[in-house]
Amino acid sequence: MNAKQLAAEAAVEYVQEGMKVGLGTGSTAYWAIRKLGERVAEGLNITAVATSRASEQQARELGIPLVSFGEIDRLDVTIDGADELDGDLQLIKGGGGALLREKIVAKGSDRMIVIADETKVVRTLGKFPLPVEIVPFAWEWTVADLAKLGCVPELRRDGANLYKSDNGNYIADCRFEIITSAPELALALHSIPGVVEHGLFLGIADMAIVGKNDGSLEVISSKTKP
Ligand SMILES: O=C[C@H](O)[C@H](O)[C@H](O)COP(=O)(O)O
Repeated sequence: MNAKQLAAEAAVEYVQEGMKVGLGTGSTAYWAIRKLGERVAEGLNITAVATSRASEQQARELGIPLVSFGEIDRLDVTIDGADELDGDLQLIKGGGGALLREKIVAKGSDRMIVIADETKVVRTLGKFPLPVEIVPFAWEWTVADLAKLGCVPELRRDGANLYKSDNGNYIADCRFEIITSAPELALALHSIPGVVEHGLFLGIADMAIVGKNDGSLEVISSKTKP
C-alpha cells in the first residue's frame, strides 16, 4: 500500500454510521473516497458532498450517496489532501484547483482530517506555489496586485488554454521564496478585489494523518482547535 493510501484509509476509520462526510479532491483523497465506497458497499450508511466534479463522479461511480448543500447545514467530517502542511496544521491547498470548494466544505465541517504522504510535511510553508483563485475579469490587474505581495504569480494553464476551476475562475500559482507569516499573507490576499479565495487553510484542520514510505503513520493534532 502506498503512503497516500495508507493515510487515506486510516482517516476513513473516523467515519461512522450516519455521518455527513465531505469528500476532498486529489490523488490522496481519491484513496479515501475509494475506501469509503468499499465501506458503503459493505453497508455503512452515510451521506456525502464532494469538493470537485472529479470527486463527485468518483463517489457516484462507487455508489456513495450524495446530497445537495440545501439538504444539510453542516458536515461531521471532511477528509482531504494538502499540497503542504506544517506542524501547526497550516496548509497550502489547491494544487488540483479545488481550493474554493474545499475551503467552503472544510469550514462547514465539525472536523477536517488532512491526509498526506510524508513529502507534504514542511517546516515552513511556501515551497509549493500558493494557488489563488481569481475572477477572469481584469485578471491582469489582479495578477499585478499579487506580485506586489512579493511573489511571482503565474496563471495556471490547461494545454493551450488558461486553466479554469470548477467555478469558472482562473488560478494564479504564486511562487514565494518562503511564507514568513501565513495569517498576514491571508489578510493581504483577501484585500485584493479580484481574489476569490486562496489556498492557505489556517486554523481549519483538526488533525493530519501522514503516511510514510516505511508503512508507518504519523498523526499531527491541532494545537489551536479544541
Ligand atoms: O485542489 C486540490 C486539492 O487541494 C488537493 O487536495 C491537493 O492539491 C493535494 O492533492 P494530492 O493529494 O493529489 O497531492
